[in-house]
Amino acid sequence: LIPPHTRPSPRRLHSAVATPELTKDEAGHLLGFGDASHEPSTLQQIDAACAARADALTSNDLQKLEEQIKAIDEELGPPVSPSGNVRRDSDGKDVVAVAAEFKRASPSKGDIALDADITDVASTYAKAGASIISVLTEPSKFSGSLEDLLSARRAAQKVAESTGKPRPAMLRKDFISRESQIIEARAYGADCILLIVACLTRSQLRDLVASCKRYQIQPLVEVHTEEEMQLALDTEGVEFIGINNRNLHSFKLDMSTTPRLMAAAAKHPNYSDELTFASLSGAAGRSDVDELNGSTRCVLVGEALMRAPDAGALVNELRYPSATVATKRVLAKVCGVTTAEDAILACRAGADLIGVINVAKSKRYVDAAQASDIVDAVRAFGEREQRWAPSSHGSLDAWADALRTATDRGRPLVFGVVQDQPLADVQKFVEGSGVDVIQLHGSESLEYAEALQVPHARVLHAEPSSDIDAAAADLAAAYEQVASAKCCLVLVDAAAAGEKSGGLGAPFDWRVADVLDAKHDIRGLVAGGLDAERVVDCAAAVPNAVGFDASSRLESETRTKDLTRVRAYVAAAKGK
Ligand SMILES: O=P(O)(O)OC[C@@H](O)[C@@H](O)c1c[nH]c2ccccc12
Repeated sequence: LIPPHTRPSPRRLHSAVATPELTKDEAGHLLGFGDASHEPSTLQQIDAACAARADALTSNDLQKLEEQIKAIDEELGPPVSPSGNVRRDSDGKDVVAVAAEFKRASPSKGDIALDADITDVASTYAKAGASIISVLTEPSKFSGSLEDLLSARRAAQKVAESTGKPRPAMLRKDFISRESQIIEARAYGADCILLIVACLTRSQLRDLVASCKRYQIQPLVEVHTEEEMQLALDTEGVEFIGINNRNLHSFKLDMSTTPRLMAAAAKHPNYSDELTFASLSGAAGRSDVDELNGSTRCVLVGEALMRAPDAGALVNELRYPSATVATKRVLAKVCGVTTAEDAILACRAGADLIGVINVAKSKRYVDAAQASDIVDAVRAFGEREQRWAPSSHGSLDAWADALRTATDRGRPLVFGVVQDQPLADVQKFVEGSGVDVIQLHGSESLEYAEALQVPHARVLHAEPSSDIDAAAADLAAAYEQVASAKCCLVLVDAAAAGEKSGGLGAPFDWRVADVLDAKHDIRGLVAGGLDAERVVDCAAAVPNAVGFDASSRLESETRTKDLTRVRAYVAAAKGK
């Protein structure tokens, strides 16, 4: 152990990247290698701080940890094999093993679930059949701790004992470059630790893998580039490799990283069937797993599970092919959002569609600049770089599928609501705001709608009527007039007496929307005075609704959304 006063500062530690004595073979893969003026990335700073904390452990501390390992083994039994669990729980084709992650916060996303309870979450993951439970233990950027790891192990073990199923393996997710951190991991119940190749020299990786073996811990070796994959496979004793779709220096997510690196791995002389691979980061639903096409046996998921209203159900969805998940996903739209903060609040609550209103007389009016802030925030949340650019679809049902797919991984779209405004103004609004879809709330013509540079949504106004069938027929006829391959969605909303204003906060007779589905084959969102309570009845009345739209009843005061109400509404809309 290095005495405290000679310990290098975090800043200095990273100039190690540039030290001349390190050869290119040893350290050429490290960001900034050979560049004396290199400024450490966030990853390198976090890693250096973790190393400094590890170096501060005294031999006394380490001795206590060694004793704790004995106590833990006595209390909870020996470690299990993480890659063994993965291989047992996956079939190498369709069924993947899930590594479910507990993560309160992250440097790329900020707060995710600060008040999440580790025991609850770990029990849920264990009950749902996670093969591995990953626990972020880094304190400063991820708000984690070693205590979380141990609590998770205890919770998972309890579930295993009561169900008679094998327990998930525990992964310590941290920035590990010292043997002492491996000892800590083991003393707090880990079966597995993460070794990030982007943070380690070739010999550090080799030595740490060897330390793991001594402590009966399996390393999950994380790579993000072909070069790092090469290095991982060069290293003796590596059995379990994680391909991170996120670049930890830039935080950029690229889901094609996994198939690309798997192809690179297959060419390495040490590649064999005995190796187990996992895809890390960015997955949020089964469609992501489908895209992996069986290239890895395991998918590691954090954020999406931490945000899911029902994490256990999501573990199952991820594990099994979509065909076994029969129901179509319900879309929840939160309309009348006026600030970026409220937009994020709605995204976090699980909204798929965010509406901004560019209608001058609306209480919730926003101009193009305000709308643009909202679009930026929603895009950042969903890591979407550009406006949605779908191809045209011939039917509303095909469009609904396209909307489900586009918003599938917690990547909401923004709808800009307009009403009988000059076309040129709306085109300018589309340009200035970046909205994905224009929602037409007035009597805009077919030509007008088709002249827009983005797909549009149509609002059908249900007039109060005692004749449900006639009312539905009227709506169908009105839609016929303006049906277009660029219309991606219809919304059935209440009409004000004689005026098509929307945003009335009042429901209409929902049976009209049901008849519209049954007799006229038109399905869309149902809007008008919805909130958490009403949406349950509405969903029962319109079982084939594509989704629901709500605005005024989700507010704490005009123009401001209320988190509790938005959450309750989205969860209820989705039948949770
Ligand atoms: O929340 P996501 O996008 O599902 O990602 C989980 C996990 O892959 C990510 O947390 C992660 C991958 N590698 C890391 C290294 C350190 C900290 C965190 C990570």
